[in-house]
Amino acid sequence: MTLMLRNVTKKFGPNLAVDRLSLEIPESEMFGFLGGNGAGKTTTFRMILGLLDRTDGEISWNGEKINYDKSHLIGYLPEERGLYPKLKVRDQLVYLGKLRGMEKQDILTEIEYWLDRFKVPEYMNKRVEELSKGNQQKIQFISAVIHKPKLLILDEPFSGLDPINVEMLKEAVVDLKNQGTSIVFSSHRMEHVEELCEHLCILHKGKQVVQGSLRDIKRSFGKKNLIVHADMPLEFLQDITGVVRFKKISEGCELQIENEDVSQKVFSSLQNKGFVRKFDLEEPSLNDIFIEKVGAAYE
Ligand SMILES: Nc1ncnc2c1ncn2[C@@H]1O[C@H](COP(=O)(O)OP(=O)(O)OP(=O)(O)O)[C@@H](O)[C@H]1O
Repeated sequence: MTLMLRNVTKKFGPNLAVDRLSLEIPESEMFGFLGGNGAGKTTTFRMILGLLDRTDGEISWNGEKINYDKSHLIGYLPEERGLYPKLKVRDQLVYLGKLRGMEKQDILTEIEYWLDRFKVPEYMNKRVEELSKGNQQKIQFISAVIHKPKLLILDEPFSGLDPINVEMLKEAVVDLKNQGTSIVFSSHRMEHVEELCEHLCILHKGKQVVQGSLRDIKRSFGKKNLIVHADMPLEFLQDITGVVRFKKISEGCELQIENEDVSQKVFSSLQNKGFVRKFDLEEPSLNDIFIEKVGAAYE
């Protein structure tokens, strides 16, 4: 059950929105799709969903062309949320579940399960317009998963949610993954991708600039972060060869260094100068990698 994209390309007139994108997303995988505004994430999702024609390339599921008549295969949480404001939550979800070929009783069982899980059973008979934006998003998420899709595409699933609801949704997504669903999600929030995804891709102007496992991406980046907490001025550290970034923080400083060896030089230079409370060598964050690959303009 693998989703495969091979050289997928989309042009809007002369504008190349997605440029020869190739990906492989196996079963039970959570795949992070990163990119700045206009990078081509939503366009790629729409092509996977069959909502947009490709200019070129192939998309397959389990080695075959996706059959869009079997609409129960895919679940989609679009970036623009689109529920009917006047409909009650129950009627809305029953309608959408039926579109996915489900029986009414199965739909009601699923609605009860999800509303309980999201701790909002009282929403069953409320009109969508009576709910806050974040709570409408929970309902939209339920509509994307009610039919137990094998492939779940989530466009910015956590945007607009408070921290408690982000955690609740994350847990739901992880459970679905553990039950075998392949999940692709886009996000501007690096820490969510860092926490949830083993594999990811960074798109920039339609092109894939980074792809692979989070671990390999971090290792191959080369640069590391060094955290120093000390009772002395630390500005002199930025003059050490191999220190590429210096950031002062209240307890000391954070350095980005070219490679691990530079940490030795930093360590030696601190000797006999004062009391060092912390000296930690860390992997670069996904944020560091994103900024370098895509450019500071994103931030
Ligand atoms: N229907 C369309 N007609 C013309 N150009 C389009 C259309 N849809 C998207 N584009 C262009 O394709 C490019 C990719 O847009 P897309 O919406 O896929 O980016 P995105 O990565 O989802 O961005 P964001 O994070 O801002 O949602 C942009 O340059 C956009 O202007």
